[in-house]
Amino acid sequence: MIMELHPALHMLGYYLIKIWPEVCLAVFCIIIIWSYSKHRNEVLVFWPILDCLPSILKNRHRIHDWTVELANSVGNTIIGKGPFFAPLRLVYTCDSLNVEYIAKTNFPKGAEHYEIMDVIGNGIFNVDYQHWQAQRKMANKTFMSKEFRSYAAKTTREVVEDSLLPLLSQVAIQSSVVDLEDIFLRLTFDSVCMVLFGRNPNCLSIDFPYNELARAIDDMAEVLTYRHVLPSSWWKLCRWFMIGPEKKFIEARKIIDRSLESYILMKKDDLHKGEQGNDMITSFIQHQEMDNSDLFPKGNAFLRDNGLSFLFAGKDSSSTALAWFFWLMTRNRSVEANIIEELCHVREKNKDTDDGLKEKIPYVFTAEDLKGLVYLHASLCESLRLYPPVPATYRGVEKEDVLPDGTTLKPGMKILISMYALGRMESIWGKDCLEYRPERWIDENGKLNPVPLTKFFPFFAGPRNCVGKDLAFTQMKLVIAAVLFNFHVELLEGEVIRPKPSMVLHMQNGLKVRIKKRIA
Ligand code: HEM
Repeated sequence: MIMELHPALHMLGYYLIKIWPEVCLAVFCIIIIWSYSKHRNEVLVFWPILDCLPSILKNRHRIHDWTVELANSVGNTIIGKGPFFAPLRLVYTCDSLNVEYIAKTNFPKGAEHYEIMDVIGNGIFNVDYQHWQAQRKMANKTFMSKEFRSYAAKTTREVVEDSLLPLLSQVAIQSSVVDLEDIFLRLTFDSVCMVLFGRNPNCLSIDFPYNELARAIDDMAEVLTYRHVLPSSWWKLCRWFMIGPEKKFIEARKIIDRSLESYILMKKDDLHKGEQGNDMITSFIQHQEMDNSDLFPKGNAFLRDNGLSFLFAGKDSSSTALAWFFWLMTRNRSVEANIIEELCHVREKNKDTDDGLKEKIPYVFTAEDLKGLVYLHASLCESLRLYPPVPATYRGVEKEDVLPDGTTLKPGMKILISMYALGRMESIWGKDCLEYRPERWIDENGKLNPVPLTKFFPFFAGPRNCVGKDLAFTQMKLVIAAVLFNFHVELLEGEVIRPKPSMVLHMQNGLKVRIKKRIA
């Protein structure tokens, strides 16, 4: 027997068939709104189809703090797949044992890193395996040499004495507001150019001159940040059409190539005239001449790629660290007083042996003066723990492996390591993990405590840690000692200081301060 449908039901069925796309869309929207309201306060949500992309987008303006929240609330190791149109295959970890294992095993940076950072070419920052090994050996040799170390310390001290202190004295007289982060960025650019090429571009002077190479490297870093977060097909398409950030990148690249070529030619000219320098490019040129393997190709391209690698790695890192350090000083005056007390002892000790130069005001310390200062070192390490200038790094996976916490790594995956989160985990640093407390670095005998060093990753770890670490400490201590001893830094009232979501932990709006001369 055939059942007759009620005419109203019949009509409803008819309409539903007719408008089924709209019905599906409405149901989809209801599910999305319902899921959103259910998960709105969750730190990470894996959506159907879109996976973790909406959570990343929602937190993009505070990405570094989000990495800490993720670790604290979701877990130390998280795997994300990304949406179907932009697959990620990402393993995010801030488990210190995993990070140690990854560093020790020396996972490669991988093909994707090379592609994103193509502007650096075959420089140390980009290459893996035997090319990296050979370049790292060369870099280690240079950075360990006594001549290079004393040259680097001397040139940095000169920049501090001849450029930084006169500029700050002038600013103090005018009692004008300055962006201290910008001043430090200029200082490290001058100092790194001296160390690398033996030339001072004099970016740090009272008229705050424009420098096209410094600007081009900033533009390049901005575009590289975009490339790291956008699906590769997107930025490649932009590059193909030469639009958006990629257009800026092409311009920046031209300036970088031109400027580095001219530095290299000047250096070769110096060598031709018999003027031997202690800078890095001189030592690279000598290496090229002595080594005939294809690991050190002849020609300027190799020098350019390495020059840019070191400029890129050394230009903003120490300056950013200095900016965060001085901000912390404005909030922790007792720490500042302890450092000044340490410096006063050195000053007193030096009085007996001071030559005329050291009697000068403002007073400038030498790298040698600052070597054994425990509290200064502890305060700087503590600042780097909370504000690591390189907040994250990543490695590629080329063969299957298992991390110490049991996570399986598959070829093609990317491992993201957050140094920012590693410095702020309660499980690693204890309940006071968010407090700025240099004392945690000092043992009961007043010596540096070696324990925190084992969980300290701002310079990464293992064979591929920062090759410029000692140089960076020397630079930063020279600047800190000179500024703290001679000047009082006051944060401009109402300034909100927060990190910028970028590859280097810059401050979102710089560090606006007033400077006063310190009365002895
Ligand atoms: C506070 C200052 C600095 C910090 C926190 C820092 C941090 C780091 C980190 C985390 C890495 C590993 C990056 C990665 O593998 O993705 C690195 C690598 C590197 N850094 Fe530094 N850096 C600093 C200063 C410098 C300076 C002043 C130089 C040299 C002028 C320098 C040269 C390099 C180079 C060449 C590498 C690549 C090493 C390699 O791949 O073997 N860094 N740095």
